[in-house]
Amino acid sequence: MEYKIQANKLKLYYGNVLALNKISIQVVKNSVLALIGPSGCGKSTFIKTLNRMNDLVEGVKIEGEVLLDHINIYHPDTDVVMLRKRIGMVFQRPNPFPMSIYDNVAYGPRIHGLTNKSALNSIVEKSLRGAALWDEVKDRLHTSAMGMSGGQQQRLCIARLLAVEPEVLLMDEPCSALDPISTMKIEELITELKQNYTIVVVTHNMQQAARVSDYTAFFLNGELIEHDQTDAIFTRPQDKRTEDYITGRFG
Ligand SMILES: Nc1ncnc2c1ncn2[C@@H]1O[C@H](COP(=O)(O)OP(=O)(O)OP(=O)(O)O)[C@@H](O)[C@H]1O
Repeated sequence: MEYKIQANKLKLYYGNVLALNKISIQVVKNSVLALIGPSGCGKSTFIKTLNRMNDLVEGVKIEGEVLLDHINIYHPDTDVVMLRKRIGMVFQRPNPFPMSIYDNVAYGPRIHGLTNKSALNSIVEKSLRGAALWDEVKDRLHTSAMGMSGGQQQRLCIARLLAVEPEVLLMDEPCSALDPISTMKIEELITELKQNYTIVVVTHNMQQAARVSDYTAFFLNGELIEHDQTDAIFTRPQDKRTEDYITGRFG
């Protein structure tokens, strides 16, 4: 089994407050890992440590390491821009740029220096196809992304990531602002994307975790309580607290 990401004894403080306590976990390449746990347990904080998004938050202190392909991303020599190209992220609310659908997807490749029109065209098409959006938007590529539905906007945000050829996709509650049909489309997309990408997804929805993920990690009060194959977590949790959470007894 090949690990794409490994966190080793990762600790994160917001000022004096310990938000992640010695998290050690591995993410298997080309798998989907779901992060579950009650509000405030550290899921978002943890997922953001995987591409150093917390670096942007004042007063954050991080100890331990996160390895991407066995190299510590917290090493001072890490090129953070390149890291975020390799590990992209989508958020709870879709956040397309106020520009055309085409320009949203072409944005990343252009930033990275690509100007050739036909190369851009083909990246835009490939990325929109990869995000299961091409057929819906191919005749309106030059209209504003702001006119799309929420579900389409979220898939556009995924297409925008795919355009820079990432290796890992981080998704922080990607369906929380979406209706059930759009949610189903994103879930199907996650299942397709894992053939080519390693995916970590935060979700409050137990059914969603059970449907889309291969592995599930249960967090509580900044600690990783249990991490296993998803069917094991949902059918025979080892820790009482995991069982209480997944059966809806708290959170
Ligand atoms: N920027 C910040 N500054 C200080 N404390 C923070 C900050 N962000 C999060 N926290 C605290 O860290 C803890 C973990 O928060 P986090 O957002 O990671 O939890 P979560 O499990 O993702 O919650 P939710 O499911 O509600 O999104 C909480 O106690 C939260 O109040």
